[in-house]
Amino acid sequence: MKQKNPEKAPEVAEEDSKKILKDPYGRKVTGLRISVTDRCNLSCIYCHNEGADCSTCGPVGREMKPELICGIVREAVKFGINKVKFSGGEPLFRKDFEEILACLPPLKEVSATTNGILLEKRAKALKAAGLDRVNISLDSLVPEKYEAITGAPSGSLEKVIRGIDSAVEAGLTPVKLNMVLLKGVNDNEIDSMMDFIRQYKGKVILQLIELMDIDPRLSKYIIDSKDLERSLAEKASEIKVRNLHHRKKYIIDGAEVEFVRPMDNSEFCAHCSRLRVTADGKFKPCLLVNDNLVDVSDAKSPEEIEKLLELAVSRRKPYYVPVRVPEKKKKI
Ligand SMILES: Nc1nc2c(ncn2[C@@H]2O[C@H](COP(=O)(O)OP(=O)(O)OP(=O)(O)O)[C@@H](O)[C@H]2O)c(=O)[nH]1
Ligand code: SF4
Ligand code: SF4
Repeated sequence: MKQKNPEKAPEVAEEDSKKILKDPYGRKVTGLRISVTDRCNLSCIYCHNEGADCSTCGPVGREMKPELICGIVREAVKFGINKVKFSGGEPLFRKDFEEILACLPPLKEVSATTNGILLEKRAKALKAAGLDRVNISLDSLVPEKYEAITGAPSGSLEKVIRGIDSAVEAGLTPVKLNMVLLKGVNDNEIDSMMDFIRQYKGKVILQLIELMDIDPRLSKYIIDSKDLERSLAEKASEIKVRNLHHRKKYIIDGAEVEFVRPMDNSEFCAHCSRLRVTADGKFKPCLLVNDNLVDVSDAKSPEEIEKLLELAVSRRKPYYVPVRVPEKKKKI
């Protein structure tokens, strides 16, 4: 296997880069979020398939080849984009995922989001090929609950935990554990999850994710996010705010807990800095919008990729915007 050039991209001063990509709303694009496959070995009840219209999901033949993925990233880097997140479906379904990693140009950060089932045996090779860190889905520490949420066969939770251990050992850190909160199902496990990550002494972060309210059948599982934020804030010794989505991070007795709260959150959208690429090769300006995609799968040259990239950025628009209270009409 080809080894990725371990050199990290230098911090590019904005003025030095050719041109910084900004959408019509002034939001800079600094990262790509690339889905490498729609296929997955699980069937989580909350799965939104990265916002894809899944009448087109699935067929392997529609997946981008490593050359196209790396060609897109090479063009993006010219615009100062320096972070790439790989997602799926399940990215480790791609046997050539290491090949994809190895052909990337130097970047500030390369990460992937995985369900962790296939991670144990591949963690070292992924690191060697250039992956910096991983996010691993872990919605429950109770096997029956984990299986009910994800549709995984019994024995899977142990596999995921071995995957987490291997990722930490391989240095794919900080490892983030993604826990989608489901009222009445796993929302009583936040404390035990914090205890779980504390044993990794700062190498593992807990990421609590608000359920996306995109399917009425899931409405009953939506937690009160404001309540949770209040309780995290009360327990925290420190609260930080990330640039990306202005997400809050709470430090609670040595455990780092990040809260992803996208629903109806205009601040989240106002600080959205990643452009998505679908598994079949389309730039996707927003997770929740499917009628403004830009097809890059047949691009014949770097120049064409560059133009399509700019077109996709020009179509970006925040999904949630602040609600404007109409001014009262003055009585004359
Ligand atoms: N609405 C919305 N939700 C997002 C977006 N990015 C991430 N999310 C949510 O956050 C969840 C976790 O995302 P991950 O793939 O683990 O990555 P991340 O947390 O965004 O990225 P890092 O923190 O940099 O690792 C996703 O499943 C989504 O529910 C976004 O741009 N828009
Ligand atoms: S692991 Fe991810 S892609 Fe697979 S079903 Fe669950 S949420 Fe969807
Ligand atoms: S605009 Fe909002 S909903 Fe759309 S991808 Fe960005 S953060 Fe997500």
